[in-house]
Amino acid sequence: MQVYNTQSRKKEELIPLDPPNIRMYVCGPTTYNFIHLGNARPLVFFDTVRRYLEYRGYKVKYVQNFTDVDDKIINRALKEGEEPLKLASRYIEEYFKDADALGVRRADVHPRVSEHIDDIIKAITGLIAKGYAYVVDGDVYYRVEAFPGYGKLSGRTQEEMMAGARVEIDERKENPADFALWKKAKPGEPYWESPWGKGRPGWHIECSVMAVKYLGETLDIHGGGNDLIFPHHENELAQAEALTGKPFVRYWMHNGFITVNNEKMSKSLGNFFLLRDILAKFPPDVVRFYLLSVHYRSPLDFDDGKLTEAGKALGRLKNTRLLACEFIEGGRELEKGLAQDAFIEEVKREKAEFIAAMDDDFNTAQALGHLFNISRLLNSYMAEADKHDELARARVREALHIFEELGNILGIFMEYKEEKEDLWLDLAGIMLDVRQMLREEKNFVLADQIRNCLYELGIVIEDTPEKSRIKAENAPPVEKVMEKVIFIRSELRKNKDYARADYIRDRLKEKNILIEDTREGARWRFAQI
Ligand SMILES: Nc1ncnc2c1ncn2[C@@H]1O[C@H](COP(=O)(O)OP(=O)(O)OP(=O)(O)O)[C@@H](O)[C@H]1O
Ligand SMILES: [Zn+2]
Repeated sequence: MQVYNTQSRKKEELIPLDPPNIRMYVCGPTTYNFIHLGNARPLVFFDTVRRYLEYRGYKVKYVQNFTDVDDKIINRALKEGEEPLKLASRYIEEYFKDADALGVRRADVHPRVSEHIDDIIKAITGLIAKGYAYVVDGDVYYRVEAFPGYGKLSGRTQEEMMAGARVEIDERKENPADFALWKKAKPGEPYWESPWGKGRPGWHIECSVMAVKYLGETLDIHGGGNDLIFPHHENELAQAEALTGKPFVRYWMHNGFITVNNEKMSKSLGNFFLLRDILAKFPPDVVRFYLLSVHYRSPLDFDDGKLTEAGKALGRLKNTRLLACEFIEGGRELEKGLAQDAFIEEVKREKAEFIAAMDDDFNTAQALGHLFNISRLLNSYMAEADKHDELARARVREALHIFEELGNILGIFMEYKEEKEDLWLDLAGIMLDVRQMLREEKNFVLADQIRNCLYELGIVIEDTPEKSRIKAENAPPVEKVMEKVIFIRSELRKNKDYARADYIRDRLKEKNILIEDTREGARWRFAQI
């Protein structure tokens, strides 16, 4: 497997320190707001990295921190009159709601800065003792000149880094590039006691300390967004290696930005779209599909239209999955090997290509292309094959199994109910369309029955010369609406109007609702997709 390493600026063979274990750390959010779509990119991408590494047989230990002590949190808390730690912890809860909704698996450990102050103080004490840090009036700074490797991750020279740091000249620092390990508390700020007085940790030290604590002195993978390469990760590296004398990270991985008008989407710039607002409009697997449809190192400019397109594209894959599920319904598993044929061979070739793409620095965009190829193969096979042929069903079953296995690595075949708030409206719309058809052919008895059904649900039809509209005071529960839809469909079937009954079935399928006709009557369920 090849992984692009930011530090060497090239792809390298992935060789973990202690195979099959992989120790992975990703910088999490500073929790003073809900997360935005930009923050969701590393979340979904590294979740996919983790799933794929596991698929390839690695045992991944994954740590993701929360920065719950920070200037931005304190400022926000002061403005809102809330305890900073309370505010941060509130947003951590909200973070989990969003991440869970996106199908992002929780990390093995989610350490918080506020719970590791003692470890941090110990680390800073160690750095001072070794000559890598110095105290000035209650502040502690890292002495970059003491660490010859400073700049090796970002590739910046000492001069460049000093030039960057000169913006905020601080006479008390030995070198403008020196950075804070400990900050003396200003009045009104939260603080902890330390050998240097009341204060709190700087931003960078937390990750070195928590990463080493939970994963050991050398990590296999350390990730985050591009913005973290300098100074955050450069500083993490300098701190950790100065302390342990060991290489801190074997592979540094950084994702490109989600941008808005080519500018990084960020909380501080204020040009962000909250993930939860996006999830109110688009299903979570569509958001995942969208984020994974571009290589993780490339920038991705946000626009609503692309999410809509992603929804359509993913819809094609899901439709294949649905058709294949239906095709094999009731079929038996055949003995291994019996199903082998050219079709299965081709599907397996696409699977191998999918794996090759993911092995090449997690090229999810290419991998998705191979999923589409499998989808096309399945569709054309099913179009030709006989649903009652046991062998054909076994082949579709095997291809579907591969299709799902690969889709699940990307997390794009999520199991959720289509619980859109306005699903009832879509269902009532289907009834309205059927009623219109019936009226056109002067079947007023059934047309009126539909009107009555809707009326019982609290839905009123307003007929205008051009078209009919529906109105309801309150949204009726989907279950109740479905009862009526099923009833109307059974009336149609009683009248031997199978074409219209099938029309309803097809329209429901578009809404992820499957109808099954049994001897006791029709049953419905949400497609498990
Ligand atoms: N626009 C973006 N695109 C991709 N990744 C991002 C983007 N913004 C932030 N990230 C990543 O999200 C994670 C959490 O970042 P953080 O909480 O600092 O977000 P932020 O919006 O950049 O915040 P701030 O505006 O306060 O700097 C980090 O790994 C960061 O690199
Ligand atoms: Zn970090």
